[in-house]
Amino acid sequence: MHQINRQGISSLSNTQLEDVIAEIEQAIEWHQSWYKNLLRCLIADTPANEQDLADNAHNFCRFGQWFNKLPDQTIKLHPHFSEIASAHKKMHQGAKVLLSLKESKTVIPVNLLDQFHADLDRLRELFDCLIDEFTEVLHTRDPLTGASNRTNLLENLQKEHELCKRKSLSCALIMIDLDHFKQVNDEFGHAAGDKVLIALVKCIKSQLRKYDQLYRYGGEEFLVCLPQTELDDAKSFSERLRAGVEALKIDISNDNHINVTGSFGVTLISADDNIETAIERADEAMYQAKKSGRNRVCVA
Ligand SMILES: Nc1nc2c(ncn2[C@@H]2O[C@H](COP(=O)(O)OP(=O)(O)OP(=O)(O)O)[C@@H](O)[C@H]2O)c(=O)[nH]1
Repeated sequence: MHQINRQGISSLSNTQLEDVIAEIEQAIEWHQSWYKNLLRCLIADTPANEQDLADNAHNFCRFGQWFNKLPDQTIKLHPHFSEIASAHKKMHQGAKVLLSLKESKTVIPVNLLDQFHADLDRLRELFDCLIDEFTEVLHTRDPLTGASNRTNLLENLQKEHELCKRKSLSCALIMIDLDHFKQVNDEFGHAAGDKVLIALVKCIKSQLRKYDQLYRYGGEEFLVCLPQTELDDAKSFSERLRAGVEALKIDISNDNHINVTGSFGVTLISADDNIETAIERADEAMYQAKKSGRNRVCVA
């Protein structure tokens, strides 16, 4: 099975992902009834649909029309989608050849029929694969902030830890918790609080490398995993992040800006650690940062 480039998907919103899934599900259904109709033409000699006999038949079906009108280049240029587009075109062209042979009363060679069915199966496989992958992204992502949720956290960190161990490299964890966040909600409302969380994640993401991981660990608590990172580097990275969060001017309504700060707990996942213990250590370091005045980085 094909794996989709996760980088491409991560820039799509949940709504975009849901829309794509709905469209693909409809495309599957549409092609199923289209296929039944094709068999009626080929076997029971009912009249063929003119559009199915066109060279660009793939542009006329519901999926083809949707795909061609897609405004979003992120989706359209996605590697998996371009594969679907060419499989879809190939399948419709195969159907057109079968229908043309039938129209000219020529016996359809079995290899052409087999090839058509293989192309149809391939298209279905690509549709299914895309739905699975997009659904998984939806299930593993926090809908508010777009950070990963905790579904695969332990499994992913375990994999990262194993990889780093094999290469004798360090892997750092940073627990981040907003300071006095309840006050933000109480004073400016929950919607403003949500904007703060979104701004925080945007700020963190802007500083991550592409192989770093960011999880929403709790309400206003986030966990960052920095693979191949030594403690000193993780500490200075956290310091930069802390300063970046402090400098944020978050627009909560009609040019009403607020500032927030966060407390940071940093630790390394040592070779003989289990992941839960390392997370607890990062959490303890973060609480240490809270106790010693907030808006600071502590290391454990
Ligand atoms: N707006 C919004 N608030 C949330 C969300 N999840 C959790 N919260 C709020 O986060 C606040 C966390 O409050 P506390 O645990 O008391 O922590 P705090 O006020 O940040 O205080 P310290 O952590 O001690 O600095 C609560 O008011 C929760 O309602 C969310 O998704 N959106």
